[in-house]
Amino acid sequence: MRKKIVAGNWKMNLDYNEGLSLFSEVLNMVKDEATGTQEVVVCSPFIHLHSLTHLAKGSAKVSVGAQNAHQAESGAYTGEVSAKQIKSVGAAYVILGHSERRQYFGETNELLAKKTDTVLANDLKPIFCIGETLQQRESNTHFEVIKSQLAEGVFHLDAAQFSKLVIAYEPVWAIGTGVTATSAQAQEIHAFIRKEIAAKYDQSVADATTILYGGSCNPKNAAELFAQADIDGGLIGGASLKSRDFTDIVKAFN
Ligand SMILES: O=C(CO)COP(=O)(O)O
Repeated sequence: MRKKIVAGNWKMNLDYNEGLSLFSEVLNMVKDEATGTQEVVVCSPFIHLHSLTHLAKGSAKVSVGAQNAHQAESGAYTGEVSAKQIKSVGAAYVILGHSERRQYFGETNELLAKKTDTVLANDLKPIFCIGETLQQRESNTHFEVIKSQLAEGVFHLDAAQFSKLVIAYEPVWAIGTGVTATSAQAQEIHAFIRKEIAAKYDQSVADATTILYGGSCNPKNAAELFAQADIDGGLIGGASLKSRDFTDIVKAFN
């Protein structure tokens, strides 16, 4: 059956030392927790990656990921970081298609399809983010938006490649706003995503895909969200910057 994952997305927060302290606390705190969460992933800025993978070496449960990767293997792209470089420091995951990348850096489904290929070619697992804006939800086009994000971003993959993905549903209106999707709203979209995957591949691929919820997930609402049939964990922004809150979310699975 599919893996239950809680992932933190630190975004552009924490200096080097702050990141190391937070990660060490998280490692210690999740070590002994009895929880249904099978894997904890921390997606840090690039500057932390190497040190975090080093710290995580002894941990069976905690992995490290990046928040973006360039679509090219290498080359004259000043300021960018490649999937191969991310792999070389021991990271396991890369977030792709976060709404902040789509919004502020103009990342399109077409570009994200290329990034997905490059990340997979380097033996890293994409956490592929999709989700509608408030305007799209209010105009009742959210199902179509999700459908095309999947179709254009990742459905070019064959079933074996697709099986390496984690999907994250993050409604843009819930990110950093304190407004969480209700568990019913989130479950409705997660079930829709799984149905789309089953239609494209087959039911066994759909049943094996981890689909995370992200958007103002916190220790208070995590248990109810994670109890939904098609919600397999969370992608946590703000609350991942506090070791106690993040660990409480990790514990929310039972
Ligand atoms: O964007 C997110 C995770 O990728 C969610 O952010 P918040 O948890 O801060 O709403």
